Order: sequence, then C-alpha cells, then structure tokens
Amino acid sequence: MSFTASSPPSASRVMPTSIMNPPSTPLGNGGAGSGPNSTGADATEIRGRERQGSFGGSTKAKILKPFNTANIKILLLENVNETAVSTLRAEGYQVETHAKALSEDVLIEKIRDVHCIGIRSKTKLTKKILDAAEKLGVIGCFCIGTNQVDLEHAAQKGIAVFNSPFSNSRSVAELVIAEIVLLSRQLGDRNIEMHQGIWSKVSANCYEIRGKTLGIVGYGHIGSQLSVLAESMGMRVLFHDVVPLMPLGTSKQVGSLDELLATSDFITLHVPETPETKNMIGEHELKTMKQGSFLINASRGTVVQISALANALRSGHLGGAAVDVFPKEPAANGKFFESELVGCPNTLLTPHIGGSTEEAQSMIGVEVSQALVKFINYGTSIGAVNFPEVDLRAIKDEENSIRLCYTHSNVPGVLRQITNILADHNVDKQFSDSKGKIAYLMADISDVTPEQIQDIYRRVSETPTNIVTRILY
Ligand SMILES: NC(=O)C1=CN([C@@H]2O[C@H](COP(=O)(O)OP(=O)(O)OC[C@H]3O[C@@H](n4cnc5c(N)ncnc54)[C@H](O)[C@@H]3O)[C@@H](O)[C@H]2O)C=CC1
Ligand SMILES: O=C(O)C(=O)COP(=O)(O)O
Repeated sequence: MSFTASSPPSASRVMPTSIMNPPSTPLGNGGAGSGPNSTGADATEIRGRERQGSFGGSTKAKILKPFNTANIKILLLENVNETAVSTLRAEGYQVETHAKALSEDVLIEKIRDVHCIGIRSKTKLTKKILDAAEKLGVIGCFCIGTNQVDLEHAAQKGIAVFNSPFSNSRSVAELVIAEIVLLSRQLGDRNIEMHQGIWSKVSANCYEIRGKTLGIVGYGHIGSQLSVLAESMGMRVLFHDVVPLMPLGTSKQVGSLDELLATSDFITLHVPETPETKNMIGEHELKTMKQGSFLINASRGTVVQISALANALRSGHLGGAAVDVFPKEPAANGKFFESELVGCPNTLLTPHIGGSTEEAQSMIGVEVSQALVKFINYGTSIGAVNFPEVDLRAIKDEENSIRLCYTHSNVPGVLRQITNILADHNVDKQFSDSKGKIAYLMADISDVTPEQIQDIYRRVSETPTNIVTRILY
C-alpha cells in the first residue's frame, strides 16, 4: 500500500463544529508531534507502517496505518506500571509519565493536547477537566473502579473509557483474608504495643476464624473470589447483592443488607461507588451489626460514614475494623493522612493498597495498555465501560481498503444516512451498536480511491449526528 502526502486525511477526529479544527491525528485535532519519539512528519501525512499484527488474526498480518503513531500523545499519571509504559512506547506514541496525581490546574493544562490519558483511582476526570481536553479520544483506568471519571460526559464527547475489570481482584481478596485473621486476633494493637515496648499477652476477645460467619456485601469479582478463599479456611459465607447470583461453594445469598449485618461476625464491603452505595453503612447499619463484630472496607471511602464508624469502634460496639479506602485520600505519599479513625481500638488503616501488588499492577498495565492500542490503532471498543462495544472480525490487508469508525448520537435515521453515503462502495463488513445516548459504527470498505476516501470522510463527518469520525488504514 503506498499513500502519498497529498492523500486525504485518513485518520481524523472531528469534534462538534464549535471546536472543529482541521483533522489530523487519529484521535485528536492537533498538529504534528514534536515530542522525543516524533519523526516530525506532518500529522496529515499518510504513512505506511509495516509490522507484525496480533490483532485481527493469528496469521502474519501486514497492518498499514495511515497515521504517524509518533503524533499520538499519552499522559500516564499515578505511577502506572512500567508494562504499560513499554507497551505504549513500543507503538511509537509519545508517552509522558508522572508518579502522582496532578492538581486540577496542572491537569487542565496537561490534558489539553493529549489524545489519551491513563489514570488510577485518584485522578478525577470531571466534566470541567474533560471539557478542557480538546483532543482526548480515550481514557485508560489502570484499576477496577471507574467512579473517578464522568463516564456519561466522556461518552457524549466520543471518549471511550477502558479499565481492568479483574486483574487486581485476587490481591484485594487476599488482603481481606489477612485482615479477617488480624482483626480477630487484635494483631494491629499488639503490634503497636510491642513497638512501644509493651508486652501484653492476652486471649480475651481473640478468636479463630474457623466456623465464623463472613458477610460479603457485593458478590462480584472480588466478593466471590473472597467467598472461595474464606470457605477454604473454614468460614461460613453469606452474601448480599442487588442481583441474584450463583452462590459459590456452600455460600448463601440473603434477602437484605440488614439480615446480613445482623447475622455475620465479619462484614466486608465490595460494592462500587454509586449514588446507591454512598453512605451505605451508617449509624443504623452499624447498630444492626452484632456486638463485637468486625467491619472491613476495601471498596470505596464513600460507602461508609466515617464518624459513625469511629463512634461504633470507640463505644466498643464493634470489635474492630480494617479500612483501606477513605472519602478523601492524599494525592501523594507523605505525611498527609488525617481521619477520625486514627487511634480507634483494633483498627487497621491502610493507604488504599488493596490492589497494590507487583502481580496485579503488572497485569493491569498490560491489559489496559493493549485495549488503548486497539482503540487508537484499530477503533476496537471491546471492553469499554461507557461505550458501545464494537469490533470487526479481521483487518482487511488490502490496498485501498479503509475502516470507518463513526461515533454518533443514538437517534433514528442515522444508519439510513450512512447507507446512502456508502451506497456505491463495497462494504465488506459493518457493525454498529448503541449504549444510552451514543452509538458507534464500524465499517470496512474496499476498493476506494483517495478521492473517495476524502468524500466519505467529509460526508460522514458532516452528518448532524456526528460526534467523532475516524478513517483508519
Ligand atoms: N481497595 C482497592 O485497592 C480496590 C478497590 N476496589 C473497589 O472494589 C469494588 C468492587 O470490585 P469488583 O468486585 O471487581 O466489582 P464487581 O462489579 O465485579 O462487583 C460489584 C458487585 O456489587 C454489587 N452491587 C452494586 N451495587 C450494590 C448495592 N447497592 N448493594 C449490594 N450490591 C451491590 C454488584 O451487583 C456486583 O455484583 C470496585 O468497584 C472498586 O471500587 C477494586 C479493586 C481494588
Ligand atoms: O482498582 C481499583 O478500583 C482500586 O481501587 C485500586 O486503585 P489504585 O490503582 O490502587 O489507585
């Protein structure tokens, strides 16, 4: 395949007309890259790049991209794992990394001209920040939770969001198992005492976990993994979830949260942050828990009312708690942590490390960065959390073939318009899906001349329902 620099813009993002700029890079409106990996080629230049393709089939695929990957700017925050950095740099993208979350002001400046941002749980991508991101096409959450991103607003701007749905689940479940044992043996307090030179050998209110009841709130990836581990240690497992789920082993789903709270020796929370889970555990729920029972929260800080928990611990109603997540968490390591829970009896406090293991971070880095590459280079949205999931079976490895990726408002009549535009062309494959207010169409079209590519691009991107139009290959 040989394209020339005078070919039409074949990899473009077209924003709503109010902020529309000449199309250039596959996800953004910016000019040529000038970063360390950039070749300095103009972004509208159409270059063939030959390489081995694992995407789209196991055979040796010759994938020709019409855009210069060196023009793609990626910002990775919060110490995203090296596996991600190397995967993205291997594509030729410009990758800037930061060990910490950035302040809002700095983030607004930094996000302005990047095509992709990678974050973990701290960075809040609010409407205000997303509106400042003029070229952003895709967000990678290198974690499970996506509550830190305004998912709907991102979708409306045609920005796909990917996460890692289960690569750190095992790490969280193992931490919780450890905490169950630590709490029931008051190990946190004994450890503090020993470091203060205090020898305090006691067995009162210290228990084995065998035969005790673990109540799991939220029986998803983490909750169900924990269920298996807890049973293997001789615990009885009950769970509460908003949907009926298959109980693993001999665990049982109970009818209500209150029933779970009233019958469990340990309550552990594994729900996402949503409006329904905000302050899910407050004064009433803590009172409903058994005298001397324990609470573990490694989900999100907003799920538990901290004052109510501190009161329940100081009054002795609860036997202890382990808390990994807080309503307000420091953006960086250092002496920044304050909480009413500091100094509460038998209370284990950890700095949001549930998913912080070498294994989890390395797997997450690979998983999320690969999803980003597939979206940037090929338009694939499989696994996106806010976007219709669309892919086509294989890449057509032929001269004069293109892939049209069209993100649009989900309203009646759009497909008719696209069918009209493509009526005289050979559409090899086409798939479209919708999610809420937006829809995403992908079509592989063969035997098109550079003039026809230009025409398709122009007519599709000028449709009134257009959010983002890209043409790849
Ligand atoms: N401490 C840490 O480092 C980490 C924390 N997390 C947090 O753990 C959460 C759970 O993770 P996964 O198990 O992977 O999520 P998941 O999505 O697999 O499971 C969540 C479960 O909670 C249930 N649920 C939702 N709303 C509920 C409600 N109001 N009441 C009862 N059940 C409800 C869902 O039906 C689902 O079964 C994540 O959303 C994240 O916030 C995840 C990883 C690491
Ligand atoms: O995966 C999650 O949702 C987590 O809470 C882990 O967040 P982190 O990557 O440690 O900021």
